[in-house]
Amino acid sequence: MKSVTAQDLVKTYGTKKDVVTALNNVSFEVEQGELFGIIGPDGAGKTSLFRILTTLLLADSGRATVDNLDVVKDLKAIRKRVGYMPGRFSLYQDLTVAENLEFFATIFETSIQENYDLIKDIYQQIEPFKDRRAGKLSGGMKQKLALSCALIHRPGVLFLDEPTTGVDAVSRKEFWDMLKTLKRQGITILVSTPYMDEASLCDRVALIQTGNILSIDSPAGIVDNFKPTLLAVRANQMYPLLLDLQRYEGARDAYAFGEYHHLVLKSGFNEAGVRSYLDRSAHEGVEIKPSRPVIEDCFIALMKQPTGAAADNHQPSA
Ligand SMILES: Nc1ncnc2c1ncn2[C@@H]1O[C@H](COP(=O)(O)OP(=O)(O)OP(=O)(O)O)[C@@H](O)[C@H]1O
Repeated sequence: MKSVTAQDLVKTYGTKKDVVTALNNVSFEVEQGELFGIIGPDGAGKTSLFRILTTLLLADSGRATVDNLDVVKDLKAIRKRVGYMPGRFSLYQDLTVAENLEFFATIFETSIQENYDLIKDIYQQIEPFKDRRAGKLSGGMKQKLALSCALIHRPGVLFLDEPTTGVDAVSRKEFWDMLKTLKRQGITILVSTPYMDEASLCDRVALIQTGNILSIDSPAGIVDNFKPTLLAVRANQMYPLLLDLQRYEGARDAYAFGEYHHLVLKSGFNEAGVRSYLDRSAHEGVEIKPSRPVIEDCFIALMKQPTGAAADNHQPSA
């Protein structure tokens, strides 16, 4: 069963003279119980999309449903069924941890006790601080409280907008573990993130850039679709090396990637060719090795495809 559908959603801001297209014909479907990632950099359109799906913003055109309810016509029913954790901290800073949770339970006409089993594992981690004002919590604790508040009315669909932005690596890991537990309880989860490494934690992901969906697939499927030869290359002087790699006739693309540069080859070129090309230059300490693409490589490659080609990568849901 489809839990969320978006069909040709368009959202623009501003006037005709100065128009920003936040979403450009965005379409996708999320199955019930799926953990679906919307992955893209700042300004890609993630927040606009989530606000439309949670009935807080109207699209210019297109259609969307949540639990088979229309986001425009059935907004009240949808609001009861979704949990939304906005990107920016949404809690009441002057209320304590416990008061925040009570507040969200009350506006959804429920009680903490009624749904405690759902939030127990998460809330227990912040319960020792239940009398502390939310504004005085650490980033990771705020995130857990915000998630508890978004869950307190037992939503069927959870929308999490960049929940791990600005959170330390340990808290990020803990957060994704919590999402896996929630998924096991049958909750459909849509989560947006600018962190490409979080893609592998989702069942499927949509890669989004300036309002266009570049690809929708499982993380493994996205990586499998990356066909060219990818090499990791380093030398003592990394910046001149990058410039030379970008000038190489066999380079489809070359970019800095951690301790190495990634070199994507055009068809017909190979590692030996790169080696002899670099041998003709003054680089010292050259190391070249085949590399397995990760989501970030795929994202970079898709971003550079013509828009039509990117649209061809849309895949129906599983
Ligand atoms: N109220 C607004 N008025 C004008 N432009 C806006 C408005 N809200 C968003 N935008 C623009 O729409 C585009 C998409 O923004 P959106 O916030 O949806 O993306 P995002 O992926 O969530 O990025 P971020 O994480 O930076 O918020 C951006 O270019 C943004 O500047």
